[in-house]
Amino acid sequence: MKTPNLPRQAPGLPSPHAPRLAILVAGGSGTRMGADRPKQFLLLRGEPVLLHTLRRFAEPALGVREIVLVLPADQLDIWQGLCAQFSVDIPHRLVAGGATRWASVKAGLAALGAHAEGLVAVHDGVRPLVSRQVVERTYAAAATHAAAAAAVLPKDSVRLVSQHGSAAQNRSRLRLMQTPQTFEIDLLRRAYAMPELASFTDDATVVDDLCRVQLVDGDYRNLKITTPEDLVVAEALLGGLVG
Ligand SMILES: Nc1ccn([C@@H]2O[C@H](COP(=O)(O)OP(=O)(O)OP(=O)(O)O)[C@@H](O)[C@H]2O)c(=O)n1
Ligand SMILES: C[C@](O)(CO)[C@H](O)COP(=O)(O)O
Repeated sequence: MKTPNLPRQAPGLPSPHAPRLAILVAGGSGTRMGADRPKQFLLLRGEPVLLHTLRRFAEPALGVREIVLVLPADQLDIWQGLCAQFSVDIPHRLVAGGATRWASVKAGLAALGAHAEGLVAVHDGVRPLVSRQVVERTYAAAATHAAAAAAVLPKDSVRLVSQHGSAAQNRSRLRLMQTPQTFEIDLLRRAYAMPELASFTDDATVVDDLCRVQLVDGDYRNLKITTPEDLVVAEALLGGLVG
């Protein structure tokens, strides 16, 4: 729903007052974690990883109007059981994901409906430590640029490997992509209407051909829980996390 009588920043760009929507993708199986269940359901400081993520997006200060949670098709009832166990009363819509992250985002987008308007943040359900400031930054930048994504500078040296050996890269020109990646919803719909490519590792790569993606400062604490040591780090960070 468009907010009436508010100036738009530029023709074709969403208003900074556009409704905020979110798709939390948690449709993966967690192969690299190697746990007895998908890593989004593992406990972090006594609560499921995904619940930490959901809470962040439900913070009133962010003003997110609708949250879609994408889960593996065979795990919807597991999540509903966790919601009952942890007395989760945060409104959200549940959707079955697909075989790839791309398919899960596409399913989340479809669940928002063809007429939804505004800015949609796509965030990995397994990045529970994202700060409110990083989320806010991507919504604000998407309101101005239509497409925005959180990113950080590499801290290590980087080399490109080939059959001839390896070559040092100028890391000051590289960025490590995080989520949220936030878009004007029609732009994201058009991007996800195109066929899936193997090169689509995140939403920015899906949108790249249609629009320049504005990078905003991410946060090194916004780690993606991928392998067992990430859980240990996340536990420690969560202990001291503020904001
Ligand atoms: N079919 C998929 C695959 C991934 N994801 C989500 O995309 C995010 C990033 O994916 P990744 O860390 O690779 O998660 P998994 O696919 O679960 O892990 P792995 O690759 O180790 O199996 C996660 O929140 C994951 O749940 C998804 O929604 N649907
Ligand atoms: C979307 C993402 O988190 C950005 O860094 C990342 O590309 C996901 O990669 P994965 O291999 O699906 O974990």
